[in-house]
Order: sequence, then structure tokens, then C-alpha cells
Amino acid sequence: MKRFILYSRGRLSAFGYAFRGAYDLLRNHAPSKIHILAFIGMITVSWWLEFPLWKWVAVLLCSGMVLAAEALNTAVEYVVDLVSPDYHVLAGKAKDVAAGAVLFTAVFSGLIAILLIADALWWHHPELLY
Ligand SMILES: Nc1ncnc2c1ncn2[C@@H]1O[C@H](COP(=O)(O)OP(=O)(O)OP(=O)(O)O)[C@@H](O)[C@H]1O
Repeated sequence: MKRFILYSRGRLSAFGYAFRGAYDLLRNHAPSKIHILAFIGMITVSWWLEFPLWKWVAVLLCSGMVLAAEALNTAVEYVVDLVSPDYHVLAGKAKDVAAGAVLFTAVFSGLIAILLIADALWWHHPELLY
């Protein structure tokens, strides 16, 4: 029982650290604020165009993917700044590749958003097009 309580406490504090990281990301990193704005915009459009469940799932998956990529990119930036505060070609590459991961997820999520919205307008709300 004691072991279980100690284990649960450990898990709970791990959650606390994760929330602290998420707060740091949203508070101190401008790009993540843009992702949150895009997320709110997409949720509004999904609600307005009455997306079915599968489209909501796609929107939530893509949004989670972009935010997770941004979090990992920020973590890479922190570590690179810690271990290589001076210029180093590999430090630059590490940051560039991590930023590339965010770019990939954002571009593909944007394309998916266009497809979902175009489908909704074309097949379900053609009156909004004309
Ligand atoms: N220590 C370094 N050595 C070599 N190049 C670096 C180093 N630090 C940064 N760079 C280069 O400068 C670019 C910008 O770095 P910076 O730390 O400002 O990240 P950023 O992309 O502006 O971060 P943010 O997402 O917070 O806006 C990197 O992508 C990298 O090409």
C-alpha cells in the first residue's frame, strides 16, 4: 500500500511537471500562441460548418500533432542553448531540423483543414459558396 501511494505521488508530480512545461510553452513562446489561435479558429469553423464526428477527430488530431511538435522544438532549443551557447554548425542544424518538424505538421494540417472545409462547403453547404 505504501509503495502504491509513493508510486501514485510520483505519477502525480510527473503530471505537474508536464503541466508546468505546457504552461511555459504557451506563456513564453510566441509561435505556440499562433498555433492556439489557429486551433480556436479551426474549432469555430468546424462548429459553424457542422462537421461530423470524423472531421472533429481529424481536427483534434492535427492540432495536437502541431502543438506536440512545437513543444519538442522548444525542448530542442532549450537543450541546444544549454549545451552550445556559442555558435556551432551542428547546434544550428539541430534547431533547424526541429523547426522543420513543426513546419511539416503545420503544412500538412493546413492542407487537411483546406480539404475538410472544401468538402463541407461543396457537398453540405453549397449555399455558402454562391
Ligand atoms: N548555437 C547556435 N549555433 C549555430 N546556429 C544557431 C545557434 N543558435 C541558433 N542558431 C541558428 O539561428 C536560428 C534561430 O535560432 P533561435 O534560437 O533564435 O530559434 P528561433 O527559431 O528563433 O526560436 P523561436 O521558435 O523561439 O522563435 C536557428 O534555427 C539556427 O539556424
